[in-house]
Amino acid sequence: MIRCVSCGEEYEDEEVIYNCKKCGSVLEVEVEVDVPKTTFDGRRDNLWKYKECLPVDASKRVSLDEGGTPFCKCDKLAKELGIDLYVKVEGSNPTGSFKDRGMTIGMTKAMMLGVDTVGCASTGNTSASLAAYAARAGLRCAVFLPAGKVALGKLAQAMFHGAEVFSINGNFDEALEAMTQLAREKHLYLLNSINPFRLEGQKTIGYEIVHDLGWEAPDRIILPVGNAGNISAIWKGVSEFHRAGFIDDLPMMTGIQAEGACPIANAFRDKTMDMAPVENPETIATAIRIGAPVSYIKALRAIYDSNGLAETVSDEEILDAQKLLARTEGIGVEPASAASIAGLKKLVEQGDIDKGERVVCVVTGHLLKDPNTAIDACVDPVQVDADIDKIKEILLNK
Ligand SMILES: Cc1ncc(COP(=O)(O)O)c(C=O)c1O
Ligand SMILES: N[C@@H](CCOP(=O)(O)O)C(=O)O
Repeated sequence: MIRCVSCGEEYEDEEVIYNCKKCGSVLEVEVEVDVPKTTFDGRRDNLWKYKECLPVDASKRVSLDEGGTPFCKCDKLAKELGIDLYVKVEGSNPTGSFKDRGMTIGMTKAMMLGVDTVGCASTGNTSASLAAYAARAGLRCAVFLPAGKVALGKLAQAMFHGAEVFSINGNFDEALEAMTQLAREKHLYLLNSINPFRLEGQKTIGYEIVHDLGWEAPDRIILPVGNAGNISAIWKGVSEFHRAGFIDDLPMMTGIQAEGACPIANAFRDKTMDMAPVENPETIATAIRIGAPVSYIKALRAIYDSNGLAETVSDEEILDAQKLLARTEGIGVEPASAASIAGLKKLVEQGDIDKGERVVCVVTGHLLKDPNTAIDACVDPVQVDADIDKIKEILLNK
């Protein structure tokens, strides 16, 4: 059953629908977990190990073995910050971001519905993932990207996997509006996160975090927020396992946005559910350069209901955190993902996070997604002849 999160109107799972017909709000797929947690024991470590909790036919799955990502205890950073810290490394998914979790479920649903064309608007990662899963499924795929604002690695992926790529003269929000119009007119099946089946895949990040912690919730989960699907999905995942009795507590959901693209953090600051879109969003973290997040209602509910927080970070703080994580813990992430670490640092410094808290930061995309930003942040390589004396002179005199 699909249900409107605002008015509760219900729709059949087979209906292709993106917004409530009655009130226009966003939708979610209703799932009750009614298996014991031992069901998942001994299964291959990908998201399909939770197949009883996923609203698609697992025997028809379109999969690249996504999920089951590394969960790294980060003691050096933790010590610096005075907390207990784990990092969930979503860049280890098949196309290098958490989007693959959503896409395996979304694409399986697309096949069950018998669609022939899929589409999305994207700041990069959704298009990279959709292109790969569409190739795997053998479907036609169209992607709309904001011109000049997509990191190189992501653009290469979308093009190389054979998507029909449109460079839109406008920002992501405008591209999404155009793509959604095409979907409403039934020219294609929309696989952005407004499609509630996408989020059913992404909720497994929440499942895995509490499973990784031995069926315990962390005190807090911190993640970057753009279109606001992921924070909503993770909250849905941990809430489902809480209702099933697998965990006793729930984490405080904490969303981090870039200063130039922060409508949710603004709404949180004003203690309201009414989000005012940011007209011209701007940030170096192009993945979260989004001014009108479609899942803002779900995201704000997750934050308020969990007693969580929303905070902003500057581009400089993002780039510093990206380097800190890479050089202290060896985890390479793209700028948007580093927003969670930058936000963690800021919240600790402000005293908003208690000493000793157990925190999980979700880092959402791989370093190599945005090689240009990574290279720009480093000093140039040393140029030297292949002459051992010259090399020694430089290396050993440092
Ligand atoms: C790497 C990365 N991090 C974070 C986000 C934000 O996730 P969401 O849009 O679900 O809030 C995105 C895309 O939106 C992304 O590509
Ligand atoms: N960062 C996203 C923006 C679109 O998000 P979606 O989750 O709604 O598809 C991207 O990678 O395109």
